[in-house]
Amino acid sequence: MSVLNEIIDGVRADLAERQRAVPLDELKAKAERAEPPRDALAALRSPGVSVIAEVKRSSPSKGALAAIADPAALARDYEAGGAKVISVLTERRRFGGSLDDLAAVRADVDVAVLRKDFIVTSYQLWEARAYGADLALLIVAALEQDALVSLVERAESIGLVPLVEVHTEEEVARAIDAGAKVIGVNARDLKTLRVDRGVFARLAPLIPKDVVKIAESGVRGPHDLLAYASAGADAVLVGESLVIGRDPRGAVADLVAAGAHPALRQSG
Ligand SMILES: O=P(O)(O)OC[C@@H](O)[C@@H](O)c1c[nH]c2ccccc12
Repeated sequence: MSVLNEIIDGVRADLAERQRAVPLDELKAKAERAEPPRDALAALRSPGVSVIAEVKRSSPSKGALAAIADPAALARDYEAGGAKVISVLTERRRFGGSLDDLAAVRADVDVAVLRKDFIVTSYQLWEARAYGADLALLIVAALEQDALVSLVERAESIGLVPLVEVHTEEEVARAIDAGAKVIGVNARDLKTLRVDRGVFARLAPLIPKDVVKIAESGVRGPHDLLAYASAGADAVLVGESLVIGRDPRGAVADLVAAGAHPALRQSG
């Protein structure tokens, strides 16, 4: 069994428990009361390479990364460094996240917030909105095509921007068919956890111009951002290198500065 399948089994077990505790009607009512969504698409399309900074405690490949006592404080540092979107891992078993982390972060920043999880049912999209998310990750490798199509539609109807994640050529085609307006190319293969930074440059040319292109994973610093930018990335999603460092605000600011470099503007 692949790592991805193992993770999803755990996600489904946790989900079943939450569904028992909170009926869908109640969850929808909470989502209606939530603060309205922020304009994530405008943030991602703003000039320069947008930085999406991630609140990430652990990962299946590395185990514990950082003891993040105050995720909202970390997110404020990211925002102060110039992050355009904050990503919050909410998966519990392998990433140490929670919906409470999501809500705490959303309450303390002014930028849009992404729920990063393994979403397999619309219940999780309602959760995302109820806890304040403006975007939700949908992983193509985790979903049958009809489920992907209906989750993209449902996300949009709830007011969430779906970030559709791909890792192969075939997944790019499925994301486009599903109507994705924002596609993330993950350098990490979630089935093997191996990172290949060349995947973005191979897949980006297959993605239509009007679709926002995000390079995910493996950004160690400005040089990786510049490589992704020259291959056509509108944004990069960065987790590990920010949470393990001593100065997350400065690290984000360095990425933002690299992404604003005038040499990049001509390539657009
Ligand atoms: O920590 P990194 O290598 O900077 O990667 C961040 C982000 O791309 C990664 O956390 C991620 C991308 N897609 C995912 C899907 C599920 C869980 C995690 C992820």
